[in-house]
Amino acid sequence: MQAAPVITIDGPSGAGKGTISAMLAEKLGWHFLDSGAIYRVLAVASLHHQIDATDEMGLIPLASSLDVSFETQSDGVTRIILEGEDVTDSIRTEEVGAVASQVASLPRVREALLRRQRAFRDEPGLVADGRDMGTVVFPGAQAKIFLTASAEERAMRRFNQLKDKGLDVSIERLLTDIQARDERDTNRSVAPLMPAEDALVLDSTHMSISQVLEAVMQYVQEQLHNK
Ligand SMILES: Nc1ncnc2c1ncn2[C@@H]1O[C@H](COP(=O)(O)OP(=O)(O)O)[C@@H](O)[C@H]1O
Ligand SMILES: Nc1ccn([C@@H]2O[C@H](COP(=O)(O)OP(=O)(O)O)[C@@H](O)[C@H]2O)c(=O)n1
Repeated sequence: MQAAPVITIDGPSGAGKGTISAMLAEKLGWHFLDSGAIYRVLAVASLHHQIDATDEMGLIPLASSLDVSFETQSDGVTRIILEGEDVTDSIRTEEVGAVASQVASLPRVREALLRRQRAFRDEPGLVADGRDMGTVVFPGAQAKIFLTASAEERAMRRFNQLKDKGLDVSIERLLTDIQARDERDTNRSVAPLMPAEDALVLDSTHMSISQVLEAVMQYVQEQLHNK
């Protein structure tokens, strides 16, 4: 039997991957993998267990046995539970994002998380959001999208998102953080942030969410039809 189809959406922080992936999964009635959340949860677990974000040997067992569950409630909201604690909101800070990108640069930590990510592939299909979904985790995906936007636009989007949540942040600081994370994610030796050879590269700097969704839907329909 053939494995369930996969659509991958990779790209840098704030490009709109999570927004578009969730909308696409909902439209298609497919499952959704937010792989960045797994790296963020590991980052929080490393802080809980006082394991340094550069300590690869210490992080491998933690990554292999990470006690995390994604629980979708009746209202459709998915809560993320780490070791019995609801970390859905606390993993979303830029500080946790920075530690996530540090632990994510360690090759054997990434390897330890591979099986967990691939287990999300299930009928009728999966939309997977991350950095290496199309290049490493699901190289045979039916449709691959690399969604990007200028760093300034991404910092502005993040700024508005955090402001809506009532958080007080500086746009300059967000831009510096985003650039530092881009740099680390792009230059790491394993599974660096880059488009798969067969990905559609979409620059959303001057596109609205609905324009991006429409372009992605059109591309996905073509790809699913052709394969
Ligand atoms: N094309 C777009 N135009 C304007 N805002 C956008 C666009 N795409 C996403 N956003 C907003 O930008 C913020 C970051 O999007 P998100 O999906 O979390 O990005 P990512 O998952 O790539 O980090 C969200 O508040 C989202 O609503
Ligand atoms: N497939 C993935 C997903 C995330 N990550 C890492 O995890 C960090 C947080 O990912 P995220 O997708 O939650 O970040 P945002 O795009 O939401 O800011 C990234 O900066 C990457 O370093 C990764 O290496 N590979």
